[in-house]
Amino acid sequence: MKNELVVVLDFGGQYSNVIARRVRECGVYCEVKPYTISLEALLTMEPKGIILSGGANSVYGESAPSFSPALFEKGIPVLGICYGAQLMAYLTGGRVNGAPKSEFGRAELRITAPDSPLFSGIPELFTCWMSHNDYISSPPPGFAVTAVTSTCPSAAMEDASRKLYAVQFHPEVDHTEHGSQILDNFLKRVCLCSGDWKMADYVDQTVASLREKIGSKRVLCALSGGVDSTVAAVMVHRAVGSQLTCMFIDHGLLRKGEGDAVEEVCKTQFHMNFVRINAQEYFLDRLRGVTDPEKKRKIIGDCFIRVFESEGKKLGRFDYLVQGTIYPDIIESGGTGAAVIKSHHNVGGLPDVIDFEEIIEPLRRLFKDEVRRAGLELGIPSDLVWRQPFPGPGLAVRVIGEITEEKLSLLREADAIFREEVKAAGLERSLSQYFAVLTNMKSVGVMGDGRTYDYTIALRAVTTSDFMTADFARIPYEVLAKASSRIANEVGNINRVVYDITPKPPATIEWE
Ligand SMILES: Nc1ncnc2c1ncn2[C@@H]1O[C@H](COP(=O)(O)OP(=O)(O)OP(=O)(O)O)[C@@H](O)[C@H]1O
Ligand SMILES: O=c1[nH]c(=O)c2[nH+]cn([C@@H]3O[C@H](COP(=O)(O)O)[C@@H](O)[C@H]3O)c2[nH]1
Ligand SMILES: NC(=O)CC[C@H](N)C(=O)O
Ligand SMILES: [Mg+2]
Repeated sequence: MKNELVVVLDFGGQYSNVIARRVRECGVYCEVKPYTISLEALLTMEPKGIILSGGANSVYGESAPSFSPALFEKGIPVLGICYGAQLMAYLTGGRVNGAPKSEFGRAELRITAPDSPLFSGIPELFTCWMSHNDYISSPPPGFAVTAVTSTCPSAAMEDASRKLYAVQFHPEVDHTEHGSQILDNFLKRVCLCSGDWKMADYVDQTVASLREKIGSKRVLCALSGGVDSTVAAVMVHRAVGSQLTCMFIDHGLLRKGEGDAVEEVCKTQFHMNFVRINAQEYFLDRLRGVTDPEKKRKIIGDCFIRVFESEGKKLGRFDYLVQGTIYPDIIESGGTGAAVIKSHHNVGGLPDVIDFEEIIEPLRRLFKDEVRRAGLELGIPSDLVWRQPFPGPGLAVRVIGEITEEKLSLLREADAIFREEVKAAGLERSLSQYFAVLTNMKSVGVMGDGRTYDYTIALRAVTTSDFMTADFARIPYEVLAKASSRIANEVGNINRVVYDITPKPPATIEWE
């Protein structure tokens, strides 16, 4: 049976996939399509509703992304968000121009039409999140304004007879109160969706399409033992069984004991072809003397691929390479047209020429928490699914500056102590990610009545659901005190331990 479908038309916004994910959270299957899709192709998908995303352009600008105005005459419910709202207004005869005052961040929204289905069950006044320079200065014929802010006279508008709805604010972001409810109202009260989709369907559909795509060819999966690649591997394994070989690379940048632990888990918990490659020398040689974080990331991305290619060849021909890439990896690497924050080794760090027919990434549209739910659906044990993430470039992005064996070994010990103390305090599940960083800074200390001049370790622990934004964790002082004292006493060459109290943004989770 075909699931109800809602399509997000992407006009280049930062949040297009966040919208899709919120829709899926409401139990309605959702896909993102570029605005360049034709109206005919869109209609053949038989969507129950269409959401127009935000975007950086101005609708009246030259070569601004647009869509066929016939969309609004089909009787299919449409919700425009930000740029999407402005585009709807512009294409249906309203007026859009630069606003006298831009709105960025929180704004107080007042609903002026409490009987609008979009605002059903929502208080009249609430905080929404805005990000716009333009506004709808005059709504199109047939539209009524349904909400305002102090500077935005049409913060929401609708033409119920044509099932057209528009909001200037972003209901999809966490900072908009009742945002999920507004989207749910659109889906259930306007599109009349019943909410017939669940993660199990995604897993089944993805497995079926992987089976069709791969056919009788052979696939190599880049398996780190982390959550994403484990879920991707188990999915592909369910699709094509022994045509899959998983390859785990020990690049010398793993945490203490990690190489053997991953090998042990993969061999005992899963019945997949598994190989471990020891490539420590190759990675560390190529990283010698390199200090720039982006250079390190690119080198690591290249090393990974070269090892997959050369080691893959030794096992016969592999047509496809599977990676556990997830959506935030793509966003941060600049792959959606947004700014490059850091080149994730598996996306922005990939070399141009690759000796595989294609890279398959079954999770590339999902966020971390969705991947975890998919993992549970696939029957992966929950302690594996809930492990903290570990970046592919590993300790290379946690040793600031040049990487040396000595620095790696200091960091490994300090990190192991911090993890032990977090575990002993029973905090593992309440922290999303926690680790130590070896800063490139030395400072003066006093130990045993003598002067020291040694490294500073930074401890980092964050809470987040999607790893796109994060807050520093309020770890009890006693836990920090214990970790600090053990690190200074047990590791050697470390005389100072600091705790990183920066959220993301402005920082990122990793230091490089
Ligand atoms: N040591 C490794 N050996 C083989 N492949 C790796 C290794 N490290 C990373 N990869 C590949 O790079 C991808 C991205 O790494 P990333 O750390 O984001 O995901 P993960 O390790 O699967 O999950 P997690 O985010 O939980 O650590 C992985 O899904 C995997 O395909
Ligand atoms: O596989 C990966 N390859 C990378 O190059 C990479 N860089 C960051 N990360 C992980 O992504 C999440 C967000 O990290 P940042 O806030 O540091 O950008 C955090 O969970 C990071 O650990 C990576 N994972
Ligand atoms: N976030 C957006 O969609 C912005 C839309 C438009 N460029 C504006 O500034 O108003
Ligand atoms: Mg990882």
